[in-house]
Amino acid sequence: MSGSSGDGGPSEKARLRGDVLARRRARGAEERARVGSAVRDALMGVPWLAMGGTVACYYSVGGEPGTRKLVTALWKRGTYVLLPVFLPGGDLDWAAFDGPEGLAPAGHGLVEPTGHRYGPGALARADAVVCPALAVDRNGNRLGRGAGCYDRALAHKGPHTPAIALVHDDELVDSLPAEPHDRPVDAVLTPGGGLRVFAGGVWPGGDDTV
Ligand SMILES: Nc1nc2c(c(=O)[nH]1)N(C=O)[C@@H](CNc1ccc(C(=O)N[C@@H](CCC(=O)O)C(=O)O)cc1)CN2
Ligand SMILES: Nc1ncnc2c1ncn2[C@@H]1O[C@H](COP(=O)(O)OP(=O)(O)OP(=O)(O)O)[C@@H](O)[C@H]1O
Repeated sequence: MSGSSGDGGPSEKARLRGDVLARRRARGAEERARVGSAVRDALMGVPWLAMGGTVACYYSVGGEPGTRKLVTALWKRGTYVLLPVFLPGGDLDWAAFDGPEGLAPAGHGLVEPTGHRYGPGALARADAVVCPALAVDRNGNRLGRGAGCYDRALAHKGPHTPAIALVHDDELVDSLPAEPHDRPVDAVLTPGGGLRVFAGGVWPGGDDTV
């Protein structure tokens, strides 16, 4: 294992991030479009999620599992969509998606909403939090970009609000290194495998409503 300790800590996470990012860069336009449609179709097929309310999502860039079709579909359905704004230091602020004109390129290659920011605590009003991830394991451990943004942000969500991570099929792995500050997600969505709720994960109405 090239220069990393394999101790389940930060250096092993860094190696895993590099592997996933390289695979994501290699995914072509056709696959990216197919993934974005699958993500939209799977989540719009969850009745409680697509019937109004508030959903915190991310606005995908680069090789991330696409959320742009999902964000547009939720918004057109009348769902209030919150998108993150990266704050120096690693906290996330939240602003509403109000159509593509209300978005602008931001630092780190991100595209962010330009409207009113409601503060990190706005996540408390979300009925679901759709999280970016580089990988997820079968216990719901999530590997992020490494700034701890979502580990911090998820502390603001309600205890019965599911956090749903989006990953490509090969990014759902048996086991990931977990550190004490890591916050697991409740469910994972992969384009090929659909939506899966983890044992112990919260889900409105129980697992059978997936
Ligand atoms: N589309 C999208 N939006 C998102 C996230 C995400 O993963 N995807 N985030 C999820 O947390 C937050 C932004 N998180 C970030 C975390 C780290 C770095 C950062 O330090 N980047 C370094 C190099 C590493 C990298 O690019 O990953 C840099 O750009 O210099 C930037 C943003 C909020 N918005
Ligand atoms: N609740 C927290 N408060 C302050 N710092 C935190 C918190 N959680 C994590 N961090 C910091 O963030 C750093 C990155 O953590 P980690 O590698 O687990 O990020 P990640 O989960 O992959 O990324 P992200 O949460 O942004 O998607 C850690 O070194 C840790 O110090």
